[in-house]
Amino acid sequence: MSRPFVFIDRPIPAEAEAYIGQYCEYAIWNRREKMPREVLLENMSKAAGLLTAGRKVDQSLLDVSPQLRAVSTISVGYNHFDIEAMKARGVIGTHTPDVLTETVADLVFGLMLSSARRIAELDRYVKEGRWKENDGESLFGVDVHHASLGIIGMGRIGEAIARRAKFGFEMDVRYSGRSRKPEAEERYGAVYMSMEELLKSSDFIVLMTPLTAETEKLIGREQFRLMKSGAIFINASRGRTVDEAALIEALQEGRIRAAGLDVFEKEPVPADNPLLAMPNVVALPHIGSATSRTRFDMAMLAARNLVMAVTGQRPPNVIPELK
Ligand SMILES: NC(=O)c1ccc[n+]([C@@H]2O[C@H](COP(=O)([O-])OP(=O)(O)OC[C@H]3O[C@@H](n4cnc5c(N)ncnc54)[C@H](O)[C@@H]3O)[C@@H](O)[C@H]2O)c1
Ligand SMILES: O=C(O)[C@H](O)CO
Repeated sequence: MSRPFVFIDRPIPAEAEAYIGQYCEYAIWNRREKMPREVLLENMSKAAGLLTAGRKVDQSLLDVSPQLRAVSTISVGYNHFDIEAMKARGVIGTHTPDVLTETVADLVFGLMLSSARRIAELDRYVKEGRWKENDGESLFGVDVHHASLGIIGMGRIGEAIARRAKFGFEMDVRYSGRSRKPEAEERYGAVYMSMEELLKSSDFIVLMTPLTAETEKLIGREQFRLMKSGAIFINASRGRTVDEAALIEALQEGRIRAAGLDVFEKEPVPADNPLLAMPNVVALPHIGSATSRTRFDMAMLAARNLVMAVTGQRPPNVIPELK
């Protein structure tokens, strides 16, 4: 039987590439610079599989990919998949859940601590030689331990955040969402409540939902108005789950104390985005899962998913909507 041809549209670890090479013919775009469209078109015209990390898989890509049977993304989020178009064409979509959960939860705690204790801001202050200006109180932050934490999106990562909050920081955890999560209630004492109640009562609000039609701009002007004065807002989900203009306004008006952001409406975030000029905003370049080990595990899992899908086996991580 001939080996399926797959296209890898970005550099991946040598081990993942070698694994794919054991089962498939492949081409890889092994450079950091933007791939010319002709390269994509040429490879997709014959590819049975695509390994990517964020490329839009929409009708226009499917139209130039007549042989395509599977797309494997090196990410847990798959909002770049047009699920209806993939369903209509019978294209399998896989992602990389679980292997990044703890790494992302660590980063969320980094954002919480940095926002509350002003770590990034005061690091700059010391390095700029301004320590001598210190009058003590002007450096005060707020405590994370024993504070209340509202998690919107109590899924895999949400639960890992709740575990750290409960057992590491003795926080009072609450969550909102479409359905109750009895294990989270049992294990972490998480209290289920409406989003309105959660916004009104939490010192920290962490957004950890996927980006869907339902969660696009889930947090907007009205939600920022409901937040406690002095609340700290953390987003590590996707930039578009928040109305960024409303976030800017809430910070400018001092309605909320600070924001910790790993994701933005537009990425890379433009240098003139007002959020970047605010000392009480911690801004990171979408690095939730970016540790060497986790990125390696994600690439290996995505490679396995792809190989299984194009060799006629059922991969374990088919996205729920395409199961
Ligand atoms: N910043 C990063 O680098 C990074 C890394 C990994 C994941 N993510 C994002 O985090 C998301 C979550 O990952 P996960 O593995 O925990 O997924 P998950 O599917 O396990 O959890 C998502 C949770 O959100 C809930 N949810 C969906 N719609 C909701 C709504 N309207 N209100 C409240 N809750 C809602 C779901 O019920 C589920 O419990 C991913 O889809 C991705 O977008 C970001
Ligand atoms: O969805 C994910 O996995 C991240 O955002 C990318 O690593």
